[in-house]
Amino acid sequence: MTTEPYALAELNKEATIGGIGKTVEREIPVIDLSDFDRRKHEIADALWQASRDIGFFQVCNHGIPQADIDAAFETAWTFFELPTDTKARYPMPKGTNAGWEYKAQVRPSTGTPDNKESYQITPPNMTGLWPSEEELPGFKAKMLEFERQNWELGVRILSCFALKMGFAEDFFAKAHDPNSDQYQSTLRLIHYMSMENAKPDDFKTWRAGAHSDFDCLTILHQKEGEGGLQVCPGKDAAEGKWTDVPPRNGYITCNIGDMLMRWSDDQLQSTLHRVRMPRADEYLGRRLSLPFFCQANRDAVMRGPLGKYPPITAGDYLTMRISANFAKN
Ligand SMILES: O=C(O)CCC(=O)C(=O)O
Ligand SMILES: [Fe+2]
Repeated sequence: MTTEPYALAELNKEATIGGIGKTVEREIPVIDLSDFDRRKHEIADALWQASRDIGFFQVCNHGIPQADIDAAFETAWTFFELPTDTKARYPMPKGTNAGWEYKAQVRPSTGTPDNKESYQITPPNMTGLWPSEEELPGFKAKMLEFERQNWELGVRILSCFALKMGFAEDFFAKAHDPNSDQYQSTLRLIHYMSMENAKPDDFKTWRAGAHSDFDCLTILHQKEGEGGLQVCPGKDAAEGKWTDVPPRNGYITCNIGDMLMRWSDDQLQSTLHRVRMPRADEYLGRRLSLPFFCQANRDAVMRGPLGKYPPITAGDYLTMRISANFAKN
């Protein structure tokens, strides 16, 4: 672990909140996206309010069929079931968000690796990183299809933030243009290992240590019954007050990341969250999640409507964030 102070304020904040803290109940706003075009202004107001107050919300009637989400989880699992030496042919190159990693993500908040393996899909950067058709028939096509469904939902939600920030409604769709080689939004498949035969000491670590996301917006697919996500809104970070967000079919959990926080001149909150270990009385089996990170294209310039920060490209911004999160190897 590096001993240097982190370059960005977000990381210094993250480095102080690795403790267990306490659990409090709070309401996570639910926002209904039905009849989107007609209700857009009302939906935008609700999204803005939720993102200012807590930075986390759940959407329903979001347009991605549950059957497609279930199928994406099944396809993701076929990847994790591959033999280790097959997965190891597709390693995540250092400093990128593409390919497979095993217990490599060290959070500044904990200094220990998350107890998980993951496979990241950033479409322009996947050369040599897709499992072959013999190893996993149809995997690439299915995952790219799911990636596109998430992109569409992501830019729909982001169009509401554009409206509230005084930008053109397609501003963030352009900033996340998937046809550009500068595209860097990422679909991540995560497998948190089963704790069924784990030793007591293993329960002292985290499935995912406390962190905020780097991106503009995260669309986090989770499976009902596979809980553990906790959030800690900004004003409660010092006291370490965490709230469980149980997954529910039909609802997708979303959160604001650091990129949109900065882009909105800190009007919106990127909120700390983590995935805790199950308690002895809870489901101890493996846990899967499928976050999609809407990260603006590398060449998109982040310039907030209030001009609070100097402009920076999303590429430069992200490079700083990623380099602080992975073991130096
Ligand atoms: O697995 C989860 O529920 C959360 C994952 C997460 O926060 C992340 O990968 O950034
Ligand atoms: Fe996260």
